[in-house]
Amino acid sequence: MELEVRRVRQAFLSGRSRPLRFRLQQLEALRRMVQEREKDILAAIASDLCKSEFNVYSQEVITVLGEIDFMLENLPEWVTAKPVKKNVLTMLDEAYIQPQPLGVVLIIGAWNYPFVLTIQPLIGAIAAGNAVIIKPSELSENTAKILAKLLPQYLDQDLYIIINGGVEETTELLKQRFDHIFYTGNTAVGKIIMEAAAKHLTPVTLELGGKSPCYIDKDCDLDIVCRRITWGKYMNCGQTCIAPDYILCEASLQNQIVWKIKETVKEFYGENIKESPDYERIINLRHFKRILSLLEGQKIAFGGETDEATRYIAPTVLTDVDPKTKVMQEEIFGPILPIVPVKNVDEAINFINEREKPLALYVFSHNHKLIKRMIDETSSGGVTGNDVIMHFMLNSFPFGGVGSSGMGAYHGKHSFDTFSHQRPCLLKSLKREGANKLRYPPNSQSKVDWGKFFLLKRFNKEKLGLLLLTFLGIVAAVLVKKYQAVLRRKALLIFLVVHRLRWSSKQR
Ligand SMILES: NC(=O)c1ccc[n+]([C@@H]2O[C@H](COP(=O)([O-])OP(=O)(O)OC[C@H]3O[C@@H](n4cnc5c(N)ncnc54)[C@H](O)[C@@H]3O)[C@@H](O)[C@H]2O)c1
Ligand SMILES: CCCCCCCCCCCCC/C=C/C=O
Repeated sequence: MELEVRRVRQAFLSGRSRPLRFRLQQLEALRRMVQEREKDILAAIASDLCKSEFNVYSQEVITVLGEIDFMLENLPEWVTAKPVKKNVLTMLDEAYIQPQPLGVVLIIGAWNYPFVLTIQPLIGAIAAGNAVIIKPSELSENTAKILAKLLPQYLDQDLYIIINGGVEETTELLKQRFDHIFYTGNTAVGKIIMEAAAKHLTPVTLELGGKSPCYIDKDCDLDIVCRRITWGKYMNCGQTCIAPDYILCEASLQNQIVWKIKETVKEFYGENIKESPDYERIINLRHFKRILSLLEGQKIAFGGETDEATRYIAPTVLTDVDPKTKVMQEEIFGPILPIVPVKNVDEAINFINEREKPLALYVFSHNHKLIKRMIDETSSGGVTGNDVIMHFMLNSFPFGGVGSSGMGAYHGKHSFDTFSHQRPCLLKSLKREGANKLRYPPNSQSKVDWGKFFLLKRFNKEKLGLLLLTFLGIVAAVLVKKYQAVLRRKALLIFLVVHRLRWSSKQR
């Protein structure tokens, strides 16, 4: 491990990854990899998650291709140094911010969308000019294998390497020094990552999870609401970090919601859900058993059928769920949707605020003011009003959590910033030394006052008078100098006129 990280660092220190042209070439090569090897990639992901290739393409590949295109289009502008506003002390200098790569970045991917959640951060890290070590999740092993095979065929083999393995390998990897660690996965492991990073003072981005609430107001179109929630909840068999975890609504809405979600499930997956190419399976037996344990003691409104051999769990809705039960204590990450009745929006807001900050929050209503209020009075990584999931798809948004749902963000320019150091650069001249006297010792009240005047634009009244007088004096001197001849002629004229008048009065 140590040798591999050292090899990548050597490659970074060669400076190869920095030029804009090189970054663009590597991103283009990555795009070529996705396009030319699309079949292999789709097949690998599909087999890991029992997913149709259509769904793999629309849920993962489209996002990756879109992100590469976006980077290629905007990178030339982002890498350019940006001039900044200057103050009196730097008025004559050059001052700009130059984004620079951080160095060697470690990306630890998750299994639930094993392609996009590994490759999208990689795109940002390459765009920002870093060297990268990629550690895909061992749970999505076919995707991990295909990435290990394809990436070296398309990308620079010393700058971007892939290390496969499980907890043991990740633990070993985390002992090494990196310049940034980007981790996607659960909150418990997130803490392990942060602890390991702290040993080297390595900054981290943690893309974690949590229980994302979904509030349904009675003033809404329940048919549409339930269709959108059903899509976002049961996509990937509920194994989506920003899936609506549970519903909050008034008790009177519960039965209608259950009925409408049930109808939509039929519409999406047919009468025999097991046969549907659009309905996935749980990733492994451990997660299967964990999800089943969440059903204990609950009122199942519909669903609940399971098959251990194929790790099938039917789309399930639970009603009148007690917030103290297990299903409301941990992130579900499976196709179970609890409904917790609340009296009104105030109670819903309190409910959300009493818990850890979620990765996403969803609110459905015709009432725009209510949506705004929900946004103003709660906190979450991201919010979508009147839909679910879709804020993930807009790459002008930063995607990330807050509090226990994560720290830092990525996508588009936010990825570029995450993997860059914004370096302030000030270039002065060795001339004009006189102007620096103010800051050199010995210091004095007068220097402090000048400092206050120039930098804080603050001065005492006495000094202001003096300053004004000095200023007027300077202006007068300049004017006198400029109009000396005219003034002299005018003065002579006035003298002659006055003299003449005095003489004439004496004559009289
Ligand atoms: N915020 C996001 O973008 C996002 C995306 C996907 C998943 N998630 C969250 O991830 C969770 C599900 O994923 P998961 O945690 O099962 O993924 P996982 O088990 O695949 O873990 C993620 C990574 O952590 C590594 N890992 C696991 N245990 C480790 C340990 N003890 N020490 C060091 N490394 C270790 C794995 O090797 C893997 O690469 C959910 O909570 C979900 O919400 C978040
Ligand atoms: C053909 C229709 C295109 C619409 C695609 C919408 C797909 C949504 C993809 C969701 C991806 C979620 C990423 C996961 C994050 C955390 O797990």
